[in-house]
Amino acid sequence: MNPAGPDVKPYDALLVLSFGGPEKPEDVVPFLENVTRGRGIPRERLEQVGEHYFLFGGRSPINDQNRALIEALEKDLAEQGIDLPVYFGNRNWDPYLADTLAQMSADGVQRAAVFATSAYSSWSSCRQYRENLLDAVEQVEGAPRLDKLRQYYNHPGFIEPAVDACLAALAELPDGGDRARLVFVTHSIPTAMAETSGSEDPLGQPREAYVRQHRSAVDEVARRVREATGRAHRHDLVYCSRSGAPSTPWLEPDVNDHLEELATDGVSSVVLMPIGFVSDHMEVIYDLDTEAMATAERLGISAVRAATAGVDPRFVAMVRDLLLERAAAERGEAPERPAVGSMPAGPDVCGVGCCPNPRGPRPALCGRDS
Ligand SMILES: CC1=C(CCC(=O)O)c2cc3nc(cc4[nH]c(cc5[nH]c(cc1n2)c(C)c5CCC(=O)O)c(CCC(=O)O)c4C)C(CCC(=O)O)=C3C
Ligand SMILES: [Fe+2]
Repeated sequence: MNPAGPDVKPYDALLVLSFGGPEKPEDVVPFLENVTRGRGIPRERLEQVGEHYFLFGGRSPINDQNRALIEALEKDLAEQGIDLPVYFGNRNWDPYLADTLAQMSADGVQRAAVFATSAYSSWSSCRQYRENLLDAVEQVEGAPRLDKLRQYYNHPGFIEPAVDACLAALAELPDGGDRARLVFVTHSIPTAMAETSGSEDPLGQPREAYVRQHRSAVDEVARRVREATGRAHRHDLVYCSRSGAPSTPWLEPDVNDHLEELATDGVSSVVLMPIGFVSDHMEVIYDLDTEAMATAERLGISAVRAATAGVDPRFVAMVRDLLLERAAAERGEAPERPAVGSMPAGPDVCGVGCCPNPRGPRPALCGRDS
């Protein structure tokens, strides 16, 4: 342990904020009720998604993956001489955010940085977490002050592991990936939510941030992959896990439909890269590894799914770097803000009206309007 580690003032803790998932069959239905309360998701869709969880014994891998990330972070921080406790709180399952904030308050934590396991802007992937933070803070007496760390879809610590994951997946394909298509996949969201993602604030990011941020990330990863292989791999951005009512438009094309299209065009080898996700949770192990892989097999396409960031040391170091960057900014310094691709580093504080809730205005923490 290095006793003279970097300065983390004003923070005395780090909070890892995630989605949460069921851990046993009895959890599945209550978990789905938590996720979809008031969302108008058709019953049929819920039953289907419940089956995805039951297929894996009623246990989502997401909580274990977050615990592994936290363990890796604790080790990384200690190695850097940073003495900072790391807490874990979820939106939809135990450990619930409010319980974690109560524990932090009991431990005397005054001000914490918040790392959310979602790299992009949109109501689902950013502002909803900020609403959850406000709700939880309001429930907990003496809750710490919380600063959500900036979006990291264009941070080198997120992009570099994605490039290596694509290269490793290419190498696993029968032809060594010589003519493979790179198919980047992210979570679909309603097109109305995609259009209003980001901020109108001239100091923040412009609208349609969800798709533009993804384009920036996938173009950068694909560019680096081509540079490394010296081959002209084409690439696409497609979507998975569509939910909601069939009459509501969501981002398309769906990964399965896209594979059909590719097969028609004579493509016979693809890498499926889950660029929208940071670990191998249910969307990855069911929607990609189970469903999309079956589609590829039926179509005679050789497909390999590329790894998510998980506990890649560069991703873990990125969390530490984001924390140190924000700590310096809060102390009034002007830290470097690493960003790669076509978009600049995002703001520390979300802009006014950023990523509005589709069901009407709701206050949230960590924005210029809160
Ligand atoms: C953008 C986005 C991310 C990525 C950003 C982030 O990571 O936050 C994400 C992640 C996740 N989504 C997850 C699970 C679910 N999402 C659902 C429903 C929905 N997701 C949406 C969007 C997103 N979701 C939306 C617009 C809905 C419709 C309902 C609503 O408007 O809110 C439903 C309901 C059933 C259904 O699919 O219809 C479930 C069960 C899990 C846990 C996985 C596990 O257990 O391993 C994770 C990490
Ligand atoms: Fe979701």
